[in-house]
Amino acid sequence: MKTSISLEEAQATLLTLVRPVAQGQVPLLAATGRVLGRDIQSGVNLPVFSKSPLDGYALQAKDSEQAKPSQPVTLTVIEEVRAGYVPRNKVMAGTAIKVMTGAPVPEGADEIVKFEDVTREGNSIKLFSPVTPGKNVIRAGEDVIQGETIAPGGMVVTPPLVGLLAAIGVAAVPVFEKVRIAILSTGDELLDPSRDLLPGKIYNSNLHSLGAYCLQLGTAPVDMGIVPDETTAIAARISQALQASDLVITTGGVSVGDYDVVPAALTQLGAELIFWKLDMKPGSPVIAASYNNKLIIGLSGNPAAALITFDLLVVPLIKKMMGLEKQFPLKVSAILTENFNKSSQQRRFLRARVQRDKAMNYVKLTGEQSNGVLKSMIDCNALIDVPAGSGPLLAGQEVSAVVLGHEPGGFL
Ligand SMILES: Nc1nc2c(c(=O)[nH]1)N[C@H]1C(S)=C(S)[C@@H](COP(=O)(O)OP(=O)(O)OC[C@H]3O[C@@H](n4cnc5c(N)ncnc54)[C@H](O)[C@@H]3O)O[C@H]1N2
Ligand code: MOO
Repeated sequence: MKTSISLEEAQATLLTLVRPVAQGQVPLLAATGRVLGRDIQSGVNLPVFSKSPLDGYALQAKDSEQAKPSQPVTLTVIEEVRAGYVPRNKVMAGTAIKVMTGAPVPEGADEIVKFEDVTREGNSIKLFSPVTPGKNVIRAGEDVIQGETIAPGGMVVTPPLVGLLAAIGVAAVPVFEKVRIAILSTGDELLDPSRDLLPGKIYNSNLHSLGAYCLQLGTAPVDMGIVPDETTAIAARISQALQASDLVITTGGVSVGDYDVVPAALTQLGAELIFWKLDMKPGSPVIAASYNNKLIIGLSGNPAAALITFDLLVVPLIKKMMGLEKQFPLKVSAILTENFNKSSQQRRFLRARVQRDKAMNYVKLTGEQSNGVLKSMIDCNALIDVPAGSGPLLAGQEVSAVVLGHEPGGFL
């Protein structure tokens, strides 16, 4: 088993070990936010038939060639067609059919003149100027041509795509299944927030922050609860978690303490250990293992470290499993707006907020960076990537930052 590897090596190693999950079909609304399983080709032209864009009269444009205000042309109105019905007659020279917006353009007609541009007397209309053929006609296939790919596999289903799928008559959408992510928290000190706090105990935040992140990604978190720091108990719970999920995440118990028994539990289970520890701060204590082609990733118990390694290491894996084409977060250059006074022997990720102003990115720290602090994650939409061996950072200096996905709108 390798130890203290780079984030990039860890990502590359684990990405080769995961595949997109199976596909199924879901109703249109349920497809929102899911990932398309395959390219969608339209079985129809859209619109299916040429139709009128306005309330008016369908006619033959050549009938209007001689029309002048002083010498209007008169046409006989032979029928009226509403949206949702089909014309019974053809438009021939000297005739017109009254049509409502959305009605099919009658055969023989090549233009629609709106009500306001004619005068109606009994069964006839008067035209006062020539009209251009095809100008006021929505052509069949103007939006989508039959056979056209309207969306590629791997695309996230958005509200407009739901609309377009409905418009071409797709009621069941092929999407990747929801990735099931089991989350279990290890630690004798942990209590669920619904319980009364007891001496020496703390509330379990990791299960909830990571579960919330899984929900936001469009995956299905599976709550595997809290397990005490006992090798056999953890091995048994991981075994249950493997049955219930596609990916298992544990938190806590992966460092070098006497009760950091997650690596021992994985060994007892018979899982293959892939690596232990990342060469970065925070979140260096991470263990990755595989069992029957499923990954188990043990993150640090430290709540900020757990979230940061989830973001940097686990989210790209989940995205691949979801069927998404793009797995890695955006990296940007930004101008630091304040000093950071510590040197960084090891590569370090700082919790920060990037903002864009007049085509420039600016980044500020979101507060205290120490191991025990979670609050500075709240406003954090990016992590400044500080290379190993850096001295203090100065306001005005350009830094590199990884943009995170906690906020749906992103930072732009
Ligand atoms: N001798 C050394 N000690 C430590 C090292 C080291 O290199 N040498 N690394 C430190 C670093 S860095 C971290 S991070 C932690 C990681 O330890 P573990 O991953 O084993 O995590 P725990 O010890 O179980 O917990 C760390 C911290 O977080 C609290 N915690 C745990 N789980 C939760 C939870 N679900 N919700 C909220 N808070 C949680 C726990 O009580 C601890 O305070 O190791 C350092 N030690
Ligand atoms: O990995 Mo620890 O988070 O550096 O505190």
